[in-house]
Amino acid sequence: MASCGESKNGSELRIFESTDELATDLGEYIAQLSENFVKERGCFTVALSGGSLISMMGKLCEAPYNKTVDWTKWYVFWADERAVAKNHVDSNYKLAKDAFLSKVSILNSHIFSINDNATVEDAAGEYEFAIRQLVKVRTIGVSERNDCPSFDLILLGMGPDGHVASLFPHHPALELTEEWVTYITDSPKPPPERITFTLPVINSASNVAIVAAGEQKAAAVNLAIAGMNGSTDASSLPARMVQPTDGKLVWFLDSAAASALGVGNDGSAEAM
Ligand SMILES: O=C(O)[C@H](O)[C@@H](O)[C@H](O)[C@H](O)COP(=O)(O)O
Repeated sequence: MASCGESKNGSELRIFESTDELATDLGEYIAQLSENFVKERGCFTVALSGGSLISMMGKLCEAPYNKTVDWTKWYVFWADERAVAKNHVDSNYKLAKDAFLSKVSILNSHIFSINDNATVEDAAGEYEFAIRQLVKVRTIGVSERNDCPSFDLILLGMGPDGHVASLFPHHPALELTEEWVTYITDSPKPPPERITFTLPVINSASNVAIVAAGEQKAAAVNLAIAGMNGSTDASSLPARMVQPTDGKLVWFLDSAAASALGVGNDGSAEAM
């Protein structure tokens, strides 16, 4: 690891020389959480996003993790999905299926993909209903503060505009407090129709990881971690609104994405 540190708001920063090193550590981090939660709760609930994150999870399909991780205890969800057919090139399900899910032995009945045969509104409602059933039986944990689902791990990418999941800057979806899942029809990143976890769900997770690589993410990473000036509206940068209430946030960055942050000689991140 090139360096690690802690931000002012308590999130952990892991910064790597290359995306390969990042992927190695990300694999180990996920495998370790899986082991801990399987021991503690008998299962591991993890929500995926789309984008480059999925290819960076590739190490999990290789030795030793392909054999050592207890895949049958995994329950897989999506923090966001694009409203397209499951075999469409834009589908986050297809992305994860091709690069990850088809290569490890997760049970099909534990994969909670979003219905691609319904309207985006109905699919969001059905997805939230499915999550509610799993919260009732405590397959998914529950936050004691607000009765929200508490996923063991939510994995997020971040766009150059600071969006996470399908929560985009200044979008009204950022203000939702009651819904667990919502839909949007005006995503600035195509395709326009998407389903997404809301901030209360993301912030109720036990662990959230934000994975960002590449120079085009550097400005948003800096604003999200090192801060914006007082007059800036938080909703201009959704990644900054990711602040798990009782859980832990870890940033996985390559050196290009971290290039606008000041990192001290001792490895601590100065600008935070
Ligand atoms: O479905 C999506 O579009 C995503 O879930 C989205 O939030 C993604 O994770 C970021 O846009 C980062 O994507 P990259 O890592 O590919 O830049």
